[in-house]
Amino acid sequence: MAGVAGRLARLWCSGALSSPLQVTRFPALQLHLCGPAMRASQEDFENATNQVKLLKKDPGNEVKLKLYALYKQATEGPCNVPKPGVLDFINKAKWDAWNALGSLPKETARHNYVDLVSSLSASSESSIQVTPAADRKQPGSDALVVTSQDGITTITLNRPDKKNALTTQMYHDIMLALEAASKDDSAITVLTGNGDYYCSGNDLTNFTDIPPGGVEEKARSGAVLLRDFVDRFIDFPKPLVAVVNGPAVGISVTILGLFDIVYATDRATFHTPFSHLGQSPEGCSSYTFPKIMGPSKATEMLVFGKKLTAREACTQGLVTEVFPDSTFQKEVWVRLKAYSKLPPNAMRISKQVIRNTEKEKLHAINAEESNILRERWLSDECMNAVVSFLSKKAKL
Ligand SMILES: CCCCCCCCCCC/C=C/C(=O)SCCNC(=O)CCNC(=O)[C@H](O)C(C)(C)COP(=O)(O)OP(=O)(O)OC[C@H]1O[C@@H](n2cnc3c(N)ncnc32)[C@H](O)[C@@H]1OP(=O)(O)O
Repeated sequence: MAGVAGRLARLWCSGALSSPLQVTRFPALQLHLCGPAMRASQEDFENATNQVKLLKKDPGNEVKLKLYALYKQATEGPCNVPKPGVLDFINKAKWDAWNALGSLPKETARHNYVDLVSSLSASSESSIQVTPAADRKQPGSDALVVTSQDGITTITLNRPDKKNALTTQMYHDIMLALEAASKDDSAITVLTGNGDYYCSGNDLTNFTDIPPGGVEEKARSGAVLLRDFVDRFIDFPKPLVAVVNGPAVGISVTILGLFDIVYATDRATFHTPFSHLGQSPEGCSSYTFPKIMGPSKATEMLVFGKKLTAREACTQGLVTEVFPDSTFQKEVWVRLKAYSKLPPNAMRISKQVIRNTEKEKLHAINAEESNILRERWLSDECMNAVVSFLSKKAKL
């Protein structure tokens, strides 16, 4: 074991493993608006800074410079830093863009920023609903964006460059977001992904940051994190909907058995390659999958790693409904907005009547799965599979 973990550590130190990519903000610069400056509230501005992270298409360098300078003008006022040297090309371009705004008032810059982001969001058909000013900004981070509108709190996995793989921090952020959503005034909570993937499961670089206590401590703390994470889904009190916008892998698939509705684009696939990875089922799937699809279909997925298409997953009961990718977002959100208008207490109580009969059993299953995985994570089978992936030798 130590040999394999040592290989992981050497891989990590050699730089062969890239650190998790942070989603970068591109704050903005803009044209002078003629006539009286419209007002954009601070909330509008904050929401816009969130929305810009969710743009599906890169708006290009020119627009990004515009975004950068408007953001600086709105938050700091006229350009107030020394001009970079001619060889410092990127910072000089940013300085020029900001300086070009001159004495544009902060509130005008703020309004122009919000305007530009709204136009970019509309044109790029951002995968996330545009959040009007009246709605609130929710807890989240760059890799997790939480918005709330029309009675729906949406938790969006936002690491499209890494197929929305879940970092340790994201597990914690999702738990915080679910905690907040359980208490806010929304009627329904949605989990979805930004980009072409819903989620590629556990970020395998999570195995590389070995704490002082060594791999045994890593496995212990990982099992605690996993158990706490899945408990939040078992106990979540409101209707919980998965909007599966693309392929789903690993834990993002297994916890679907704890959702109330699973809507999927026909582009989605559902893959639980646990044996391939030297691991074992989690998310209560060792119980929910046989219950949902029968023991043999569950074994094909969880033991043999059979990847399901969206339609196969729907036939087997894991997915509620499959939509054509071209109309997926539109159809799903129209439906969810209608559902969110139903009496929230009745929905919450009805969900609890359904879930309460199994809650105790689900917690016990989760505890057992987490204990088994704690051992699996220490096995050579698991570490060899992780090393193969991280050294770019193998993908699923
Ligand atoms: C003891 C540690 C415990 C820590 C925490 C415990 C808490 C919870 C544990 C829960 C248990 C969960 C289990 C699982 O989820 S098992 C499934 C894990 N996921 C995978 O094995 C998928 C790995 N990824 C792939 O096989 C491919 O990336 C994929 C088929 C998904 C897509 O292939 P494609 O060719 O389309 O795209 P790329 O491979 O080029 O991906 C783009 C970049 O994204 C990176 N990436 C993608 N998925 C992951 C991932 N899961 N972990 C880390 N990085 C991922 C990929 O490396 C590319 O990065 P670069 O651009 O830098 O090369």
